[in-house]
Amino acid sequence: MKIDVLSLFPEMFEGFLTTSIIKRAIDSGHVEVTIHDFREFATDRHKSVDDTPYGGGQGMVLMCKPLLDCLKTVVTKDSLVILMSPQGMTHHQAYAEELALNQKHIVIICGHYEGFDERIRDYVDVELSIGDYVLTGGELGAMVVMDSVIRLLHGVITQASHEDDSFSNGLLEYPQYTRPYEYEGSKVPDVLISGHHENIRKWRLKESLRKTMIKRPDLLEKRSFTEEELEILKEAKVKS
Ligand SMILES: NC(=O)c1ccc(NCc2cccc(O)c2)nc1
Repeated sequence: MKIDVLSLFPEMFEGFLTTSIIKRAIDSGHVEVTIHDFREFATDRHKSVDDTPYGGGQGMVLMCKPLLDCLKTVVTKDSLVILMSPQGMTHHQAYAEELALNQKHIVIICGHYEGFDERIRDYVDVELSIGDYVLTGGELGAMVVMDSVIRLLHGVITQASHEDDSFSNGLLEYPQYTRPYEYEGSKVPDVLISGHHENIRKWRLKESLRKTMIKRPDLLEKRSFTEEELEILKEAKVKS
């Protein structure tokens, strides 16, 4: 997969691209990431990329030309152009999976200031938001989207570890434990050291359902259930 990012602050991506799993994915060739500073496409002496809004009002608006001149150097017919914006569709796991599976080339536009000249949206395929809050720019959102997609690329991390991710099966993740067995009086649940894999699987499923019921009941509304899960939910309702 190839990802091109358009940003006025390429330096914001250095830590992200040179650390841990993302660094490994780039070094192993699973993904190629290029950050483009679209200020380089500003043609005037002051390298302007923004200007005051027509119709007056506070703040500055990103101009079309420098950004779109930069975009045109990276976009091909197979590109998916994503614009990071608070007005966009809220990013979610299923969309990360869709992008990781289907997209060969993603272009992410990061804006700053109070937004973009509306005509930029004519060159955008998807407007995407990482949540209902306004940030100083789209860069953090771009890193969130890239992280969620790159980790899913085949071979970046073991397939098994995806299955138990929160949200990957539509449920929150079951509780995890590692050594020591006892920490300040708190012990690891017996089932996890029983070596009984079927009991462990059942316990984990039950805990995922329980945690999801408590913390994110909304996730259960839009999810279909296996017979076994329905059994567990019925049992839980009886007890509650
Ligand atoms: N929730 C998000 O994904 C998100 C994305 C960008 C952003 N800031 C740049 C920007 C871009 C466009 C309009 C605008 O008003 C602000 N802030 C939050």
